[in-house]
Amino acid sequence: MTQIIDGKKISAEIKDELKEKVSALKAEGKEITLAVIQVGNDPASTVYVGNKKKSCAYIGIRSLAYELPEDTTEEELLSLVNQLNESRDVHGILVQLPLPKQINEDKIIKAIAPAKDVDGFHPQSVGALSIGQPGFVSCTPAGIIQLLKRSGITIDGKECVIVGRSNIVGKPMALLLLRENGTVTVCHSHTKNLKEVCKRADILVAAIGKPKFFNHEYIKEGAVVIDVGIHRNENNKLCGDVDYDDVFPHVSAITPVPGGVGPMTIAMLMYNCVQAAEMEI
Ligand SMILES: Nc1nc(=O)c2c([nH]1)NC[C@@H]1CN(c3ccc(C(=O)N[C@@H](CCC(=O)O)C(=O)O)cc3)C=[N+]21
Ligand SMILES: [Mg+2]
Repeated sequence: MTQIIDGKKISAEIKDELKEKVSALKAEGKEITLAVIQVGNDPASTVYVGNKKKSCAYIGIRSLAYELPEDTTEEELLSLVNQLNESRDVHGILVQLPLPKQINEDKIIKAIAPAKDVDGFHPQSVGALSIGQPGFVSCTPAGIIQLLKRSGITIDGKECVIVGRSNIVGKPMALLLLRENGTVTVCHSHTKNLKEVCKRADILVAAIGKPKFFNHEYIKEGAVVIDVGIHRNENNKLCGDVDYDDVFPHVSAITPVPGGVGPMTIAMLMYNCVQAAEMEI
């Protein structure tokens, strides 16, 4: 029997836990605020930002939306980030990526105060994670750890193979699985014999960015498959990096798309916002 890892349900559980915590904080007089900045109006970004605002409303976090025009300059965005860094009323700052080409993303990420870096993208947050010190953790990989733990899947001692080495998913995923005592391999575009390497995995994290790339030839019988991909076809139907129907009979557990990793990313963003507010004196 294949277990479908229900990201929608698990994210709802986490959000309910956070909702309780937020009302307790409110009773002490603390109102949590997340500032969300979107530059331009990429339709996918608008969907994700909308989901973030909805989750904030559900949990009781105040969200401040900044919708800036596509032709915003780097200086203008930096000045908004600095203003939010200094605001005592703002606990978390999220700058939705990707940014238009005239803006250097690294420069913006570096400008966010690490104490408000709820995305966990700042070099200080990444550095802290890599040496096991407290700090914000990138939401997608943090959400994947929660999916595994709350589905009763052990990581300790397992062969974990990650396909993709982005700063936002692949690299922090490797560090988190390592922290849980997994044996971690990270694959990328130069990896030789990708199928063979993937076939070693007890836990496969697919983050290659190609629709339905992974079929059963990449899967060891009984593996756990986590699909980070999100692609939209002509008919607006979503799919992941994994050919779900093809691998389904071969796996012990798998995340669907939609309803797998995506909702967890948002739940962990909410978690980080609560952390940001709790850490503040
Ligand atoms: N600064 C920043 N932080 C991010 O965390 C960030 C970002 N930029 N840029 C884009 C990616 C992508 N991302 C997703 C969030 C929610 C879903 C999500 O809710 N997915 C739903 C489906 C949503 C739909 O219908 O499209 C699901 O998989 O079930 C997906 C992807 C956050 N990102
Ligand atoms: Mg996703």
